[in-house]
Formats: sequence, structure tokens, C-alpha cells
Amino acid sequence: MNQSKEQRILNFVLQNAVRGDPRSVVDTIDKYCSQKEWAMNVGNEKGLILDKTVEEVNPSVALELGSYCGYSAVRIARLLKAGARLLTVEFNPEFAAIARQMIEFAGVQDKVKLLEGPSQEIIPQLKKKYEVDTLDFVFLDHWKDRYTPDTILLQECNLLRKGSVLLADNVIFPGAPDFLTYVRESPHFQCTNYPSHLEYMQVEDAMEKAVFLG
Ligand SMILES: O=C(NC/C=C/[C@H]1O[C@@H](n2ccc(=O)cc2)[C@H](O)[C@@H]1O)c1cc([N+](=O)[O-])cc(O)c1O
Ligand SMILES: [Mg+2]
Repeated sequence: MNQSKEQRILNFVLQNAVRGDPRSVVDTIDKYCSQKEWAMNVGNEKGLILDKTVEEVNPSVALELGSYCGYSAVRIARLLKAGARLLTVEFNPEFAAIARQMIEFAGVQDKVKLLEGPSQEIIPQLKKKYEVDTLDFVFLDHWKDRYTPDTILLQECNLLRKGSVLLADNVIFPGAPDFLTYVRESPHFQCTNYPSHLEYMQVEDAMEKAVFLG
């Protein structure tokens, strides 16, 4: 049966990127997805906003919701200090398998743990099963209608502490209007909007940073 787009992206990386070099993996995915087949990686323009936020937070424990092919997991993990870790949640078994291989090829497997399942099941397991106390950084890039319920669930599970930083992709396109309303109207979050563009396109998009105030 013919290959999936995600398999073609992985194969292009395996054949063209430098093993153990996260930057080359990120650049190679961007090359493929801007020249051959569009895919929903955060991309390089919004990726720079992600990089700056991760460097600013310098998280010991980070969570990503929505691994997809592993592009942002590699992008985040390459910036983590020694001993820091990224937990990334992927629901689709095929995407999870692709992402695992992408993470391994990039050489960041010691910093990244991919958790397979729906976010609403994984989040309540983080404390006991995955030994998380609180999360320093959360990147939301999964189903847009899950941003708000999962932000509420993170609070209910006491996974956020004063200063925890949430960064959400796609708040303009495809859009996460209920999430924007929720965090901007909540007294528990301090929000900042970062206008940008949809990955590999000229379409307007933005990322939203929401700092938990406790
Ligand atoms: O739809 C988008 N993203 C949804 C991502 C979903 C990913 O999150 C996983 N997941 C993991 C855990 C879950 O609980 C649920 C899903 C899914 O299995 C998928 O791998 C999107 C769309 C566009 N676009 O231009 O159309 C652009 C973007 O940047 C996007 O992020
Ligand atoms: Mg996205």
C-alpha cells in the first residue's frame, strides 16, 4: 500500500538530514514541507517564537500536546539543559511511530519521552505514572478544540505552578477562539499574542503565550 505523507517526510529526513543533528532534522523537514508537500509542523517562522519562549523559560519539565511527526519535539528538545525532559503526547499510532523515529534520528531521545494516547487520558497520569511534580512549559499544538479543556484539566491536576508558561499554536488559523477567550478572561493567566504566519504559507496566524499566575 502506498506510503503516507508522514512516512515520506520521515524518509526524506533519513536520507537527507545529518543523524544526531537536531537542527538539520528541523531544516530538512521545513525544506520538504515548503517545497514538496505541506504538513502541519509549526515551521520555522513560528518555530523561532517557540525557540525564544523555550530559551526564556529554560524548562526542567516540558509537555507538548500533539507530537505529529516530531518536528517541534526535536525543536524544543535541542534547547533543553542537561537533565531536563520533554514529554510529548501523540494519539495517532502511525504518527507516534514516525515521531519516535524522528526523535531518535535527531539524537534527542534521552530528553524526550513520547506518550501515546489521548491528552485527556495522559494528563491525569503525569504526576503518578510519569513522576511529574509541576510543568514549567506546555506547548499546545493538538486538536484546537482540546486546548481549553486540557488547560482546565492541567489546572485540576495541579500540574501548573506560579509562572508555568503555556504556548499555543494556531490561535488565528485554524483558530482556537474559545481558548483565547478563556485564557484572556481568566484572572489566573497573563497573556501575550505573537502574530506570525501559517507554516509554509502567507496566511495570517499567531501564537498565544499564557503565563499561569497561581
Ligand atoms: O489541525 C491542526 N493540528 C492538529 C494536530 C493534531 C495532532 O495532535 C495529535 N493529538 C494528540 C493528542 C490528542 O489528545 C489529540 C490529538 C493528533 O494525533 C495529531 O498528530 C493544525 C492545522 C493546521 N492547518 O493549517 O490546517 C495548521 C497547524 O499548525 C495545525 O496544528
Ligand atoms: Mg500547529
